Amino acid sequence: MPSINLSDAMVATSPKDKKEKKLKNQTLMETLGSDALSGGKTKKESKHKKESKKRKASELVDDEERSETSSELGEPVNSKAMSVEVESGKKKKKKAKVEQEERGEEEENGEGKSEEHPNAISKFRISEPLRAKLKEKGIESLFPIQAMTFDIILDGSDLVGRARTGQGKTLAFVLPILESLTNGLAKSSRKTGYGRAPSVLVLLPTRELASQVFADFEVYGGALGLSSCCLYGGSPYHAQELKLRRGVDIVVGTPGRVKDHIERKNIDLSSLKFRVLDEADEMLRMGFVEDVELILGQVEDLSKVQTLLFSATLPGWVKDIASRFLKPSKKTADLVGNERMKASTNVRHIVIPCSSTARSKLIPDIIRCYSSGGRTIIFTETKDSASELAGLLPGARALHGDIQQAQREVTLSGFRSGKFMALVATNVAARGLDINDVQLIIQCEPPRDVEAYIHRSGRTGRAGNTGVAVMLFDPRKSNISKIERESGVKFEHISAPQPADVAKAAGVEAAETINQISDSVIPAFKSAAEELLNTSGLSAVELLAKALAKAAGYSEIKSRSLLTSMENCVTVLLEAGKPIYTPSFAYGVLRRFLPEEKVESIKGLTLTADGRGAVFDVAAEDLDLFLTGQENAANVSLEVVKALPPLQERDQSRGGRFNSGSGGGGRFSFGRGGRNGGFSDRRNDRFSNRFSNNRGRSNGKKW
Ligand SMILES: Nc1ncnc2c1ncn2[C@@H]1O[C@H](COP(=O)(O)OP(=O)(O)OP(=O)(O)O)[C@@H](O)[C@H]1O
Repeated sequence: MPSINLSDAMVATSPKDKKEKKLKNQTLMETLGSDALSGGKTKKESKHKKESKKRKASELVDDEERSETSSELGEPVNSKAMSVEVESGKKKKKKAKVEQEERGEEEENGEGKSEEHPNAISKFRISEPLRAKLKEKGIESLFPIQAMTFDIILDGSDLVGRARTGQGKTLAFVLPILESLTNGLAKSSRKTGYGRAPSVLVLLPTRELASQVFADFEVYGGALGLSSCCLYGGSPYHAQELKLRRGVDIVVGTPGRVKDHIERKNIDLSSLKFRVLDEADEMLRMGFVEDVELILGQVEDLSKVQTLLFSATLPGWVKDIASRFLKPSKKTADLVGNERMKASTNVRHIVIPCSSTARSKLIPDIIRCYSSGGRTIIFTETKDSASELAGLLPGARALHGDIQQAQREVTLSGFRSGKFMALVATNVAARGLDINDVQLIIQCEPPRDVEAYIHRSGRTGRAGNTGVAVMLFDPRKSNISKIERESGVKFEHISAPQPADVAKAAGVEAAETINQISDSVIPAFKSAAEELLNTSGLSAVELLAKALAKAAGYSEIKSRSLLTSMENCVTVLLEAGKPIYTPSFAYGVLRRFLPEEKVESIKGLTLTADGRGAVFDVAAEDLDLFLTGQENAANVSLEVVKALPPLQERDQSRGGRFNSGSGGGGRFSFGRGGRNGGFSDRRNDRFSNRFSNNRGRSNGKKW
């Protein structure tokens, strides 16, 4: 394979370098100019689009009255008025509306016209130290989910909150909780002083997420004089015990470790004022239901505690369980609701056909084409494949549940700080992680459930930024239409970037580099250049092209299959003048004009969706043999495809007369060529024990 200098794309650089890299990537996109790259929205375009789009007002009503609509970051919801409505019923609703109209009239009259954002921080009951801290962090107004829920939480209600990934759900609970503790309802009754029991407990499914949310409480709670601690497994008990003994206001942790502290009598949760279940569905899915119940059951007087539940995905079964934890009077703020699109709308969702064996060579090219010089997270299904892939990608590191906690922390902080630009992770990084400048998500294969797709792809396109999510899939084995249907995403189907196209772009970069080299080097190299020109038999341009190839790290350029993304393979379409219903029929046709060993050597035979043909991969060196061979077979046509035709999906092979084929195996069999690598069977099977006793902490958890 061409040894592309990936380090350029993956190694951290200064902001100036980063800008240059973005420009280079722009050049790359332009140079490639294929359908693979043409559909990308620029940040500006997408932001503009978002801004100009009129969004529906978001739903925020009592559960019984719920009507689900949507809202996004670009269209701030003046939820202050909305939450007042919820709180005080229809009278206040009218009053708020009148007030709003009055404000509108004033603006139309041009009197008192204010540029202030409808959700400006100043419009909420946020105290001065917190305002100052938010300002310091660049936050001037609340995002819709925050604006919608602020008053509800501050005024004492339980709440279920749902908004798409990256829309600020964390501050949606952090801010009102902090205000309630210091200036609101919880102020007078919360414990204070040395050795105090915590007032707030936040539970999250992963250690990384716990420490991220803890960091927010440290920053914003710290500004109000509140102290926090973070409890998660894999780190020593002692420091955590010490903090708890001294007394803290806020505890953030994972269920397993919090439960351990309860059992060790290190923590008293009886007087909690707030309980938060963040990424609630994942926590309950992981088999933590019983732990969560035990932990939440510590509160003595349920009427005095507020329970908040947040996630970007809330399957029906979670809502059922959640109603056990929340008061019947709970409110729901759902920014996704019945909207078709459940995944981030700021993300370009792409699928590329790729066999498991081709991944490690394809991924560097995808990074080159789509990462815009930013960070990339690559998701695998298993811990082993995360480690293996990280070893194959220059400059990448692995993150998964088998890695020691201290190393996990080092890795994540290295990725956050830009020491390396590609992280290969299991689902341990799928939820909640908020890492600056993640431009690209690559999923090595479709995840089992739609929630995983939504959360993984949501690691990019956060806080109003745009991003790209690429999912690789093997057309013979994966069914992506289920994810497409359930997530509401309309995938862009594109072919893998062709090495020749990527090389062209690399050539442009190399030419730029050469331009920057000082003329002072010419005398030293001139005689060798002249000698080469005189003896090589090539023109000056051809020689320079070779020099550029060398500078870009290329010694040869291979072809790449459109069907499996395998290098040195070419995808061809077979037609036989009549429908091809089974792979075995296609093999029979090939046998008419090719020797048996060549028929055996084809890879990935898949029937086309129209039932008229079959596509498969041929080794580049055998292509001529195949193309000339067809001339000896009547009605048979074989041609190299420029774009992959629609293919039959895996599910279609279930049942019916097409289910199996003698000789060629099932419709999506690997053919006689044998298994082409194949995806790991050891995928996470944690759903099966969704409600089991398995806490999934160390054993049974695949990530
Ligand atoms: N009001 C705001 N103004 C500007 N940036 C904000 C605001 N609120 C949150 N952010 C930023 O938006 C990013 C995403 O926030 P957060 O991680 O809370 O999203 P989320 O909805 O919880 O996402 P996920 O579902 O993936 O967990 C963070 O970097 C956060 O600092």
